[in-house]
Amino acid sequence: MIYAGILAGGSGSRMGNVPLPKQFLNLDGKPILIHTVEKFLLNNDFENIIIATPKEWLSHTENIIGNYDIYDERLKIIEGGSDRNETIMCIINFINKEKNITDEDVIVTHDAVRPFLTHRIIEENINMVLKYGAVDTVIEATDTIVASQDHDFISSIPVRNEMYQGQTPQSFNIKLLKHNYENLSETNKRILTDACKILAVSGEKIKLVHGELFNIKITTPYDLKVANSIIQGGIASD
Ligand SMILES: Nc1ccn([C@@H]2O[C@H](COP(=O)(O)OP(=O)(O)OP(=O)(O)O)[C@@H](O)[C@H]2O)c(=O)n1
Ligand SMILES: O=P(O)(O)OC[C@@H](O)[C@@H](O)[C@@H](O)CO
Repeated sequence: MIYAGILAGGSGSRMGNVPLPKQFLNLDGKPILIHTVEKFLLNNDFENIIIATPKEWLSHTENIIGNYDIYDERLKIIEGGSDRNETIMCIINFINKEKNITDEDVIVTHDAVRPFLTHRIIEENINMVLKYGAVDTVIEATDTIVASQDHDFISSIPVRNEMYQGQTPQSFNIKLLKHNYENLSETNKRILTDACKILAVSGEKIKLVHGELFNIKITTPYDLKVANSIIQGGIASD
């Protein structure tokens, strides 16, 4: 089976002083989360589309799904975890309880706050995860990436054409991801901000899928302005 996991369990602290976590903020007439969910609903390959939100926002999430008339019986709303990877594990545990995960089952995980993903990106994630077991969506780095371990002086400048910026979706064979996550040290569990890194640290192969420049993550108030401009300028595509 192919599942989708929409990660909406964060509090959006970098968005500053706003009345709602950023995934519920308005973007061109509807909450950011609704834009994202609509993209997933267009794909018929998903058995379930599971949205994980903070506990105190569960009923709000149910309400907006009702208000924007996008109810679909494949949609499930559950409580997320204390960090992003824990939220992914909450979704996986939910699937396991409902259906029992098999060796073939895969999940396409996506940030709720990346509303501009495309049908092509979802399809390529599905095709590639079924073939390779792990997928990251990336775009080529256009700026030179400068690494500094002490945050004061340059420690290295990697070759730019080997550098990419990670987006989502990130897609996984569910058992492979769960096994690797459970084997991480507690320190690694705390510091890994990225789900692909759960597999990268143990040397698993992760296939790259091309993202889009406009598949931005809405993190700060600036990003919300950019997101509005992307819509008004007709920059994104489906
Ligand atoms: N415990 C968490 C933390 C984050 N996320 C989700 O992961 C995505 C990307 O994370 P980020 O942009 O860092 O979101 P927040 O954690 O909400 O933002 P901040 O770090 O500014 O508080 C978001 O859709 C967010 O809701 C999640 O599902 N569960
Ligand atoms: O919480 P942060 O913004 O540090 O990172 C989360 C990201 O790793 C993750 O959300 C993906 O979007 C990949 O970029």
